[in-house]
Amino acid sequence: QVTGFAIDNRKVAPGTVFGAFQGSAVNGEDFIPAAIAAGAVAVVARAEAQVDGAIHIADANPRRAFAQLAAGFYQPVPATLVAVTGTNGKTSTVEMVRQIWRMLGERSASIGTLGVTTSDESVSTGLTTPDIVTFLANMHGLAREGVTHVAYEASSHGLSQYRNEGLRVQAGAFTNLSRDHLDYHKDMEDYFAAKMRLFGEVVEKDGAAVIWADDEWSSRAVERARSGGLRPFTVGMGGEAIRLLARTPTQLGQVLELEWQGQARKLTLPLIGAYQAANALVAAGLVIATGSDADKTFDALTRLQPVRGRLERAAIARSGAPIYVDYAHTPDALEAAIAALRPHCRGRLIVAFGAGGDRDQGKRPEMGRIAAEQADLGIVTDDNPRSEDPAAIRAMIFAGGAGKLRDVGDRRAAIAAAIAEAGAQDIVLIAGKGHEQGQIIGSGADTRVLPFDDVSVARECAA
Ligand SMILES: CC(=O)N[C@H]1[C@@H](OP(=O)(O)OP(=O)(O)OC[C@H]2O[C@@H](n3ccc(=O)[nH]c3=O)[C@H](O)[C@@H]2O)O[C@H](CO)[C@@H](O)[C@@H]1O[C@H](C)C(=O)N[C@@H](C)C(=O)N[C@H](CCC(=O)O)C(=O)O
Ligand SMILES: Nc1ncnc2c1ncn2[C@@H]1O[C@H](COP(=O)(O)OP(=O)(O)OP(=O)(O)O)[C@@H](O)[C@H]1O
Ligand SMILES: N[C@H](CCC[C@H](N)C(=O)O)C(=O)O
Ligand SMILES: [Mg+2]
Repeated sequence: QVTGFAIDNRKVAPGTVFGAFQGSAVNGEDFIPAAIAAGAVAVVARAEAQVDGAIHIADANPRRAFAQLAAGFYQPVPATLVAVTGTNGKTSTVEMVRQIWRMLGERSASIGTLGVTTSDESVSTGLTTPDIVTFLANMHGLAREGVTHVAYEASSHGLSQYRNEGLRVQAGAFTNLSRDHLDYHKDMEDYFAAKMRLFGEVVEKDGAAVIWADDEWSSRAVERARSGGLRPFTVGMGGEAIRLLARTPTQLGQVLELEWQGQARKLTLPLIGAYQAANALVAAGLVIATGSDADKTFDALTRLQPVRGRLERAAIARSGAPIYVDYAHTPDALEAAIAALRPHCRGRLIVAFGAGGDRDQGKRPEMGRIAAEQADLGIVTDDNPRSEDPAAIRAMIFAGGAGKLRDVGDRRAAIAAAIAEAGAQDIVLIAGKGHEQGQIIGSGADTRVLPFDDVSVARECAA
């Protein structure tokens, strides 16, 4: 009698099926005896693993085998599922898909960096793509609450660790690919291959592949979608399904001119920045590709609410300068966030930013270079140093271009300095942490999370 599934022996109860996987920190096979002692009835593991006292379900790819078994247990799940991958824009896109569905009258939810979000609440899981058991249990829980439509984020870590498998996913989306996570993936090819598992293995055959057409990697994503038996649905200036003809920034948003099924249409998106237009169009593509009415979908775009921590206007400084908080934590994202604000800035664009510890180190000088080249003043500060020396992280950022950069380690002091610098015509951008609620210091058992919220700190400094 199976009572549940677990991939951590500490979560095993009598009747559990235990998945024992070789990880990047430890080998889960070492915990098989403890799992069986705690009542595991079966263990999914490689054939080489030693399993005594429970059924050994041997598979060369135990993560995949476990996911498929577990998916059969956590049924039913919502009928309409879509997944989004890409370096930047996953959270924004799944949140927009959730909002559009809701405006179309569907019971919808999203799962990703912001947690499990329904129209009533948002509950954090701690990861962008939660582990397979949390993922499936949440899908099942949402179905029991009556949710029928879910959009989720498929991170490259999640895809390469089979954290979201075994369900019928009708459409997948690819937003873009740029440098990130090269501490985990060998190189950009390896990173792209992990993302493309979404089209190759996760989305069901004949499903749709919504692809942002204007990225360097887009044509390869289209090829992968075709070879995986999916229907490409491209959006963007080079898009064949939804073509973006023109984009004109307005004070509080932008006017988009589009072509859909041979007809031109014009709509006002109440969000600024080319990147938010891109995410909104990918979101619309997912909704249309899974069967919703196109006219109603385009109409819903005009009523989208801002996504937390993504170009969120946090406060206005006493000088009159607007202060924006954005989750840009990659070079490409920093460039996109600065570009989004530039048309709205008559004076100087001042950016406070940093880079996370225990993460890809190569992105640090790139971020320094972009801030030095594209902003008028960059204040380099700390962003989740984790186990690393924060001064050393900042020094790596400075290696990318010191000219217009200033070093202020303490994040509150950096935000205060950026705001104090800003005159009436200037704009302040606080990048890297977006919605995050804490500064992570230390690692392992010594991890401390000091409460920190860029939006509240900006408001305090502006007051
Ligand atoms: C590098 C990475 O992704 N690690 C995640 C992954 O680890 P892993 O499979 O390599 O596992 P491991 O820690 O080596 O352990 C191996 C196995 O032993 C098990 N175990 C371990 C200890 C024990 O006492 N008992 C036990 O059974 C573990 O549950 C695991 O199944 O699986 C663990 C369990 O689900 C995750 O907690 C862990 O996330 C760590 C904390 C993490 O920081 N992950 C980040 C990098 C991450 O995943 N980020 C992505 C991308 C964000 C983005 O898009 O930018 C995300 O989706 O959030
Ligand atoms: N389509 C896009 N193109 C370029 N940059 C983008 C795009 N969408 C978002 N960004 C930038 O990336 C930041 C993070 O956006 P978002 O949270 O939607 O991405 P994500 O892919 O979910 O990130 P994570 O990998 O942390 O989960 C934004 O704050 C913005 O600076
Ligand atoms: N999902 C990303 C988030 C990074 C956010 C940034 N504030 C940092 O801590 O590096 C990661 O885990 O790499
Ligand atoms: Mg995200």
